[in-house]
Amino acid sequence: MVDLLLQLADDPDLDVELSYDALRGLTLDLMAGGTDTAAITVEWAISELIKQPQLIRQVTEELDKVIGRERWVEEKDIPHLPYLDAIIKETLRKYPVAPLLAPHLAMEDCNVAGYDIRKGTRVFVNAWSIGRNPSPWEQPEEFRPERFLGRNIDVKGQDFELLPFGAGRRMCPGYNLGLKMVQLSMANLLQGFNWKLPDNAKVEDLNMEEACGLTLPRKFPLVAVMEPRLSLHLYKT
Ligand code: HEM
Repeated sequence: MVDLLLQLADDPDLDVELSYDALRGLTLDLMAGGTDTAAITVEWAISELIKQPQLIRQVTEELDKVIGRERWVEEKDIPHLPYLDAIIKETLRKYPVAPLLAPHLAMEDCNVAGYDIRKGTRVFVNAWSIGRNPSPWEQPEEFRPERFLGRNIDVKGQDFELLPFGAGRRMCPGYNLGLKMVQLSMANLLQGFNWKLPDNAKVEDLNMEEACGLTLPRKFPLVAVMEPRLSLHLYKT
């Protein structure tokens, strides 16, 4: 990608000039935005699932039915996995990777939902508290993927009760890739492995504290044991 950008920067016919500073910023943005985000989401999802083994049973039933046990999940399978989709939405509701999104700046005076916002105000959108608000979300502290089944709520910035990628023209430009990375990793991690806590640790003792910051990782990394659940030849490279 860097090669391609450097070639573009040297192209004299480009409509918008790409300076080396812009390239450096762009590359840094993509690395920062594109690495931790999907991993944090997958770690929260697996943690919640380990706490509720019946959810793992339900999603692996779906995976077995749609894919079987003789191959790994592929991108084309993802639209046929509604329960997995519900698990991922529920994870992004409860644990939005960027809890306050990115800081925004009002470019002109405006009024949002009755609040006057002056030009130049720095605005933070608290996606974390929207996701825990009991008005749109019944029992928001509970991890219940079923709440998304049969409901037309998406994460693409059109449904304001669920904004894990933001909305509008500053919304995450990598949302499509990010979502696909989470979907495919989750599908294969659940299809390919049984999950449990080590040394007979109890699920009720699994610490679910969040670390506060620009992003929302687990305070303590998840330690879990994975066992293969597919035919063994599939694990050979
Ligand atoms: C699960 C995965 C991801 C989540 C949850 C996520 C979430 C977000 C959020 C909430 C924002 C701020 C949006 C706003 O303030 O309205 C953002 C911005 C951004 N994201 Fe992502 N992201 C993910 C994956 C990615 C990937 C894979 C890339 C790039 C390869 C990426 C690149 C960026 C960049 C460059 C920005 C800044 C955009 C700007 O300021 O205009 N993100 N992301």
